[in-house]
Amino acid sequence: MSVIEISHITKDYGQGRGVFDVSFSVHKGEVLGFLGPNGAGKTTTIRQLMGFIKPDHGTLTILGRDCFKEADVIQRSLGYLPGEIAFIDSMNGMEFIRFVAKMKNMKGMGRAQELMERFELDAMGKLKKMSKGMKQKIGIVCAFMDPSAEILILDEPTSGLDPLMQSRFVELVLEEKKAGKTILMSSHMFEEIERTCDRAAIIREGKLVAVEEIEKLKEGRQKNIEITFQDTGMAKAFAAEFPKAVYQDGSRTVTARVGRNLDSFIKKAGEYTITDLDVRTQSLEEFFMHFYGEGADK
Ligand SMILES: Nc1ncnc2c1ncn2[C@@H]1O[C@H](COP(=O)(O)OP(=O)(O)OP(=O)(O)O)[C@@H](O)[C@H]1O
Repeated sequence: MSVIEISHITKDYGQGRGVFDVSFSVHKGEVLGFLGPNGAGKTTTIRQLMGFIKPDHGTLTILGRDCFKEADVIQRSLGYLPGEIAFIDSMNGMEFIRFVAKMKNMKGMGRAQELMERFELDAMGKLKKMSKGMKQKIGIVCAFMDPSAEILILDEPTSGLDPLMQSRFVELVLEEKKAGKTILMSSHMFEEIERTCDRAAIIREGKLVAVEEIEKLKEGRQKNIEITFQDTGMAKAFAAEFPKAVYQDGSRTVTARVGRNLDSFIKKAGEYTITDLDVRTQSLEEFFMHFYGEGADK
């Protein structure tokens, strides 16, 4: 069952900026990673889901409710972490968290205290004086503090967090996933996407280029293989049979990026005497660059 449904939305800001005919959905209980380079349209899509802006065309619904027409209910009922948080600078962190809890009609502060401890946040200081990371932690507390929120929409949740806090965040998302929550999360952090998400939606220049299961994406990754042969003659002869293999005259080493042809590559190499072998699987990040870069929509 899909909880979040985005259907053919266009928001055209002119000069090719905005989002164009974007459709995808997030199923109940899944974590969907929303990826794309800067300016690709992630925030523009998320802001339409929150009902802050209206699409020129198309519809967005959450649990069947129209995101723009029923923005009040939607904003109150789900956990949301904006990409850039509009803080009320005169408040201290704690006052802001209380203010958000009130806006969400929460009785009490829910999980706020526990989350502050988890992220080692001292929220008593003035927001104006807080670092980017501290403000981000406040955003996380606000997004996750309501235990009744079944849906979480997070716009670059770990930006500004140090590696320890990023990994605490990943743990939190995994717990929430276990508890059955539905999560849409935009991110630049491939590792956190790989560790938490079931599927990824990839957007580029305002257009969706892929929605794919993370496991499938992982399978599609290539390997960088470096083979050292017993002598240069072998290296040269082997490289001649694989046009994509890189071989420098006089060297005993051949390097190649290998995907589906792994089996034939290894079998052919096995015909020669190998003295060393190094295999590195492309990271998900390198793999995504193929979607991000030129020719991604081919
Ligand atoms: N209110 C607006 N008026 C005009 N252009 C806008 C407006 N909001 C966003 N844009 C443009 O739309 C494009 C998409 O921006 P968006 O913020 O959605 O990207 P993003 O994928 O979230 O990027 P980032 O990773 O940098 O946060 C950008 O070119 C941006 O300049």
